[in-house]
Amino acid sequence: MCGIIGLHLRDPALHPMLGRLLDDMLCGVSERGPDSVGIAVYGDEERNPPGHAAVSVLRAPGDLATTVAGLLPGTPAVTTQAAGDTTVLTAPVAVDALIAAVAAAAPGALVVGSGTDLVVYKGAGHPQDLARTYGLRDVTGWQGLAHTRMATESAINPEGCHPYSVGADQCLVHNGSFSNHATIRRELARQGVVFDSENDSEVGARFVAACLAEGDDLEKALLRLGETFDGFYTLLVTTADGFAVVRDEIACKPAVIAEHPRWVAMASEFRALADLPGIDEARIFEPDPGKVYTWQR
Ligand SMILES: NC(=O)CC[C@H](N)C(=O)O
Repeated sequence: MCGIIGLHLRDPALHPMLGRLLDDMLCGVSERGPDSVGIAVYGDEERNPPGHAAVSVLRAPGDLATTVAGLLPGTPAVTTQAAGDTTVLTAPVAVDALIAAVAAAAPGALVVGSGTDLVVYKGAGHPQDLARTYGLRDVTGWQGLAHTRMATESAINPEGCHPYSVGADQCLVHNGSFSNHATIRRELARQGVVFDSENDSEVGARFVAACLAEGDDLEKALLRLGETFDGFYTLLVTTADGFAVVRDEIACKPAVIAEHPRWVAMASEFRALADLPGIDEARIFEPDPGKVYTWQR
């Protein structure tokens, strides 16, 4: 199983409601993945203020903000927000500088999300309990997604949660399993790619990140993924301005897309979309096998 929800808001009047809409959607997929949940939010100006980078960290030591500030030029103000297993650090510096400072300050910590617009939360436990821990209903912004996990390929722990956010403002969530991920992992590792987990979906995320870094757009990157990976998948991939959905060539895993003038949404099951405002006027369809659907901000 595993459950996916994603919401891309076209109408800024809905931005203050993003968290409430996501939380209601999450209820519809919680039982597809009771092991753990990950949530990603784009455009919440309280959690990731304009002009700042945010880095989401697992296994963060208590004094991380002070140590990180001391390592950054000019000792800028570094804020921390702890939510369950995830600690979010923000600072008015470049994303790479904040990641490097976290790595130097806490070698045992793991960065699981980063960007100038993005905040990621991950944890093991029931999705609805963790949604409360993350304050999901209070979230604002223009785009968000969540993944409820029933593990197939690696341990049930926060590291195994989706989204895999392995490039600035990028996220990938996956329902399914890749059968040749070990081979692709070895090829990417030979090219210098470093992995954080044993999870198959991380390999997909690292592959997409490498394609985007080579200059592919989201559609091209996901078509290349389809040519390279064997197995089953529904994927939702998001970037600083994009939202993309793709299913494998035999559409083994479920997905429903709803498109409305005010928003675009996808979920593993329709019931997660049923309470969206204006759902009765939305164009609702199952994505065709192997076809990449993308939307830009
Ligand atoms: N049930 C699923 O879709 C699992 C997704 C992925 N293979 C994982 O183990 O995390």
